Amino acid sequence: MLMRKIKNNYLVQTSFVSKDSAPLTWLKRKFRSQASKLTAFKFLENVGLEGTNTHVKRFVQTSTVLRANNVKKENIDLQRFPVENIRNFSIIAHVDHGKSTLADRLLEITNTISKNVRNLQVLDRLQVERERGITVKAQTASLFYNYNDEVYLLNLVDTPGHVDFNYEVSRSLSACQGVILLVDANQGVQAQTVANFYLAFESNLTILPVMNKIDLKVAKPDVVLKQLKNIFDIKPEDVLKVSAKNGTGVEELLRAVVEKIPPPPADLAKPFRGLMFDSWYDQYKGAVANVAICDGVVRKGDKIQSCNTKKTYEVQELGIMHPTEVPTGVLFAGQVGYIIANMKNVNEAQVGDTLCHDGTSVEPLPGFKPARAMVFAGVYPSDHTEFSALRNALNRLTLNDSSVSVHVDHSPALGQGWRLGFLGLLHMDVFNQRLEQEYDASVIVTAPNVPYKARVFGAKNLKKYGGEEVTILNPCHLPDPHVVKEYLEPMVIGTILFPDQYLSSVMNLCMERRGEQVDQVYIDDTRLMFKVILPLSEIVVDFFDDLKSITSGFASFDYEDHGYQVADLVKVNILLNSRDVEELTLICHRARARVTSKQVCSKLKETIPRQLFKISIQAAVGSKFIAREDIPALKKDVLAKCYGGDISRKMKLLKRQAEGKKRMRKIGNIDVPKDAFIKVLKR
Ligand SMILES: Nc1nc2c(ncn2[C@@H]2O[C@H](COP(=O)(O)OP(=O)(O)OP(=O)(O)O)[C@@H](O)[C@H]2O)c(=O)[nH]1
Repeated sequence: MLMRKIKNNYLVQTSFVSKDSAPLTWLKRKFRSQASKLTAFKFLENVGLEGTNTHVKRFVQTSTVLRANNVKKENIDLQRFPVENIRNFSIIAHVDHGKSTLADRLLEITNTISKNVRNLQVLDRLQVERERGITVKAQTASLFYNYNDEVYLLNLVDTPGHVDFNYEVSRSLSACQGVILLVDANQGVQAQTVANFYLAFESNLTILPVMNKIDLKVAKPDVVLKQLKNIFDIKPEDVLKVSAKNGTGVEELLRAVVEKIPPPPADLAKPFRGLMFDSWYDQYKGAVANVAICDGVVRKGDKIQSCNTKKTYEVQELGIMHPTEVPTGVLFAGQVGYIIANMKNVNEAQVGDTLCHDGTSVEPLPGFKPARAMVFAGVYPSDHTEFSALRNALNRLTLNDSSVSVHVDHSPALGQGWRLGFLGLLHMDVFNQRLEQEYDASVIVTAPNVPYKARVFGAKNLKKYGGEEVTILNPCHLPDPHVVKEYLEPMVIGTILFPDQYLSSVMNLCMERRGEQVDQVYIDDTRLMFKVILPLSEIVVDFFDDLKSITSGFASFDYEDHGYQVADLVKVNILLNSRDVEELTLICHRARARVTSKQVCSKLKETIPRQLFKISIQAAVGSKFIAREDIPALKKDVLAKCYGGDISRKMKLLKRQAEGKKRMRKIGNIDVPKDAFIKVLKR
């Protein structure tokens, strides 16, 4: 009914005809670009369908901001803003402390969007962000704020809170001179608060400490103030108190942004120099670069050059995010905006690159340290014929998420594919979800592994591996022990914040995961901050889940890279009916090999369906078998219960069986479900 209403009305307004059945899929397909989302919104409003269906409601929510924004997009004159009237700042905080909600209020107060109850995290535009309720992508928005009868241009960056998306935060900070450090008035300082504070502190940014959610009945402002004093030496009188939800204190916060954060150190007189700190792919416009203009002026039609690739481009469009793209024709020193210049792929639009005018020579800006991938996994098309479509999708998505590293890979069972490096398991999950949702790609993801290293010896091996130290991205490429001096595993230094009543449980968990405690301090009367060095392989899968469950959800965890450490590693091969399945190979510590192998074999037994023959699942280290499970044979005749009757019924049963098989992947003659590769790692 709903669908018919939408379609009929839409037919009246445009000439599209759609045969799709689900309203959301249909809407999304027709209104992929932001401009056409606006049309969709107007259309839904006209036909009175706003909010009749949850999916449509969510869709309309994202479009609201576009409607509000459309009113006053034209004629923004950026020349009115000298450098002294510009402030570039970011909102940083632990997960769920209210960054995106605060951004909503800032957009409303500055009339960037109209006040509306539907404004819920409007800068979280991706479907995956709306579905999961988390920010995964930093978003910029330019706001105009009237302060003491002068208009200021405020460039705001809303950042993600989860540790897996920290690279987004560190890049965003390069375009800012200050940050709003948000702390939840009930939860207080958490692990990512500490990590984000130091990121800003080490970048010499002005930090505005802000306590959010003061409207909560369970707020503990005094405890939080004490924590801020103890950990960061922030004076209680310097902490602003706001409620992002109902807007209390937000106006004062905006005033503090203007008063306390310095203007960018930009020089209008110098030749144009801009730092590309983000990029994304627009279906119609190609690559869009987010640029902080450090010096000079850049205009539409200018010939610009990348300092890194030396390629030249013509600026086709440029403007500010207000909060979606608004062309302005020119960007001046100190401003932050977007540039479209016919860059086609991730190699051309490299984040961290410096842009300048063609023919000028400027000192390139420092750029960014490349993201260090924490976990690697193989990604393959479910169907071989979709290989090039998946390659295009990967090219576009890595433009949007430059922290993913891509290496071409091949697997005997899954064919041609890629080994992708991610910053954590959530990052991997989100990336694959985005591949499926935004690019209709259907992929098989293999079990993730951390990047181990091996030091090989012997002239022949040095030549074979291109040096003494070999990084192993794919477990089946681990060099044999007889050519290896030592194996190394990646380590992290973790920060855990939790109430002290859970101390012994947390210590036990860390010891179980081969952790070594290095520090322990009280941040207030009852909460502890614990520093522990852990092997990365021990935390990627389920460490945080276990930590949450033993502390009744009160612990928070953050980690950073801590180099490599010598480790006694072994390669475990998994065999299905005596055939080695490379995609399931894993590397683990020798002491853990037996237990891990048993877990993997029994997980596979649960995951692989019974088939017409017996299947043996074995785990082996070298030539020694260390675990085994068997799946008994099954004779599955789907037509067994179908005596006589109509042929169409038989066809339907056979068709359903064939569809079930599509979700399987043949390894030898065994059908393995697509998700088996990931499931084996979950304990
Ligand atoms: N009571 C109350 N709730 C708030 C306030 N600010 C945010 N919230 C709620 O806190 C939850 C998280 O808010 P978000 O704005 O998504 O938090 P975030 O920091 O952007 O989250 P991530 O981007 O995932 O890290 C939401 O349910 C908000 O409604 C506030 O001032 N008071």
